[in-house]
Amino acid sequence: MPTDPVPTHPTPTGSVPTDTAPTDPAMSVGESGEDAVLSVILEELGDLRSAATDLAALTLAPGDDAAVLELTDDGAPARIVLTTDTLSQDQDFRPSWWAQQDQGAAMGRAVGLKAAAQNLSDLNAMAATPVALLVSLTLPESTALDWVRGFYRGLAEAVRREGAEHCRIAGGDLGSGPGVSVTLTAVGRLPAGRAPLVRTGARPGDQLAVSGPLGAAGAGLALLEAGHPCDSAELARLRDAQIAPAPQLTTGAQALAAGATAGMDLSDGLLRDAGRIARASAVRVRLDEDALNHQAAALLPAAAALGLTPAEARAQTLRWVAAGGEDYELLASFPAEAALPEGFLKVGEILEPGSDADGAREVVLTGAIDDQGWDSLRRR
Ligand SMILES: Nc1ncnc2c1ncn2[C@@H]1O[C@H](COP(=O)(O)OP(=O)(O)OP(=O)(O)O)[C@@H](O)[C@H]1O
Ligand SMILES: Cc1ncc(C[n+]2csc(CCOP(=O)(O)O)c2C)c(N)n1
Ligand SMILES: [Mg+2]
Repeated sequence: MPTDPVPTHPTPTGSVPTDTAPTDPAMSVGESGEDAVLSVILEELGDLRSAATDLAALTLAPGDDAAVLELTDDGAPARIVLTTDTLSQDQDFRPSWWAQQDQGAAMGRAVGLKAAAQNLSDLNAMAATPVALLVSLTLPESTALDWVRGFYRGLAEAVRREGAEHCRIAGGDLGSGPGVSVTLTAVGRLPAGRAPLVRTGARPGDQLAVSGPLGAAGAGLALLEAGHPCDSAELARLRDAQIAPAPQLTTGAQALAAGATAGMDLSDGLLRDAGRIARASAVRVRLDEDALNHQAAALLPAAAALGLTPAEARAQTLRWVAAGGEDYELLASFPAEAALPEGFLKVGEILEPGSDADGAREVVLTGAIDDQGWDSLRRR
């Protein structure tokens, strides 16, 4: 008999984007963007993403940071949490960000840390505990063995961090290709009795908060792309947030314990990802511009290093905070009266759908910002 007293989470379709798939068959993925491509995929999957079999049931289907798979058993059913993420050369990192002599072990370590961060962060966003990683490596034949050594040292470093100590490397696959591409699959587990943290539960009146300051990875990306040497501790911190992120991996469980109603990790930028919580929860989000500007001020040294004028710097630092992406902080909603977990920063509130002059906009931010966040597929 199942011993889990907590209902295992929303209906399988609960967090699937509501956009309808584009109907023009000639449209490319670059023209339609990530959300539309995902709609096509989910429509095509039909009940393959939800229907239970005798052996297993997806109690949380594609649409959230990870899926929850319940394995049917004579005893208590076990729930595992599954997610996968790819890093590709020139899309997610560039060899030229490292000096020639660092393109072996040092670059390998950073890519390992980032690949682990992406995936472990998605498990954290479900409040799941990482237990295993599978590692698929596509490598150009010229890749130095030292790169591979460095990569596995990066992975090892990541799984020794607080929150990931139970994670083992379960295997993988090797292949050859024109550029480095790394795909990790991460498996987590949910403790008996713990419901996952999902995107669907935000309610009007909730506070919206992040687990730490945003924008460092975006600022780091701008410094790297400008070829800046990052020759101060502050600039090196921003660069490292981009090339070798080290997300906190206990914030999902902390958020749940504090009463979080919804949560996800921030990979594509606050504006875009807040829109995903809004859509999944059928609410809207108001972001607090003062709170975001306060976070943006911490990034002014990067703007100065890039030679921006004070006005440009104000706009650019806000763009890094609101739309930079790759921060891997947790974005979560909490009841208005809840005390936020230590280190969390309030960034806004949840609104009724369509309840004010801003009409149907999912994410409301006073003061325009000309960047909506990251889309991996849309042509730039
Ligand atoms: N090729 C695919 N086939 C089926 N489902 C997919 C596919 N790509 C993404 N999904 C599902 O769509 C949802 C959103 O995917 P996405 O990669 O944007 O995850 P995310 O958590 O929003 O982003 P990140 O992994 O960067 O944190 C996830 O539930 C994912 O499993
Ligand atoms: C060379 C280079 N160009 C751009 C970026 C920025 N970038 C890449 S993926 C991503 C969002 C998360 O992606 P996903 O949803 O796939 O996890 C962002 C902001 C980078 N890191 N390197
Ligand atoms: Mg995610």
